[in-house]
Amino acid sequence: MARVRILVTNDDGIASPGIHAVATALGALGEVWIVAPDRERTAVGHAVTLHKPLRITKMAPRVFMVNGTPVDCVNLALVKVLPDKPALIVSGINRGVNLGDDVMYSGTVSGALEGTILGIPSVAVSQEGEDTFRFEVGARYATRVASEVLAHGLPPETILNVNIPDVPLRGIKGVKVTCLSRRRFNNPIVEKVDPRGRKYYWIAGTRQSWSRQKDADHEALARHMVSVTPIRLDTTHHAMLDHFKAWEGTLSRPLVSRPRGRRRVPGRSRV
Ligand SMILES: Nc1nc2c(ncn2[C@@H]2O[C@H](COP(=O)(O)O)[C@@H](O)[C@H]2O)c(=O)[nH]1
Repeated sequence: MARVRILVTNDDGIASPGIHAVATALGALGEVWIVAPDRERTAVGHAVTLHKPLRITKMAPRVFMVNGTPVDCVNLALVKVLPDKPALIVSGINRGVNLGDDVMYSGTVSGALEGTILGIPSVAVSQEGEDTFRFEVGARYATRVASEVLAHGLPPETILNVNIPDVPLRGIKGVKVTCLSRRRFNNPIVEKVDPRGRKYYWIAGTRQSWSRQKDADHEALARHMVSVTPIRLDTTHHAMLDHFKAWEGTLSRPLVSRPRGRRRVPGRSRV
């Protein structure tokens, strides 16, 4: 039986040990193809490259790098690199977590979101850590999640956002299905002065999290559990549709008043 084909990408770049750790582990499930950015693309979000040429460089059998973003990589992989559609896309393993509102900035998560936009079941994987990262732990759980996705599929337009706590394998207390928390950064802007006396700024900051509701993702990690959050593409706030429909009348009022007495002549354009 033909082995399933799995595409792996990331946003830390082709040289990141996290992508190779997960690609090696996923080899137990199928034929793994790597198509990754040629450099660090952290916080690139869902950027797509529209105004410069993209180039694909083959590094090894089934290993390619692209001078683009994770979203570029997924698109080029599906159209120009893989011989046919993969059964699964895994984006990661990221150096650092992507919890809560992190997902809005994350190139890792966007690699998976692009996969689901293109109709491929997709998973984002991020590893908690600071200077060192237990990618061997993340790769084990990523493979377990991937195996379940290959067995059961995913609902349309839905990815799984997986975050692994920074503890040894024996310290993991289980896996919890979670919700996105709120995430903000204390002191997000660092101000400096350059040698010519001009101010410059760095966006930096330290993370702060709090829960929107129970089952928050960051709380699972704090309890040394792997967090698995289903995220969907449709970010419409459906519960508020009726609330805002009440605005339609006001918003629909004519912006120009028709002079009284003048009838519109059918077929003649208004000036
Ligand atoms: N330290 C800060 N991190 C930030 C800030 N704004 C966003 N971010 C985080 O970057 C990662 C990017 O994820 P990746 O998957 O692309 O590596 C994400 O977790 C964001 O929250 C900030 O101001 N300071």
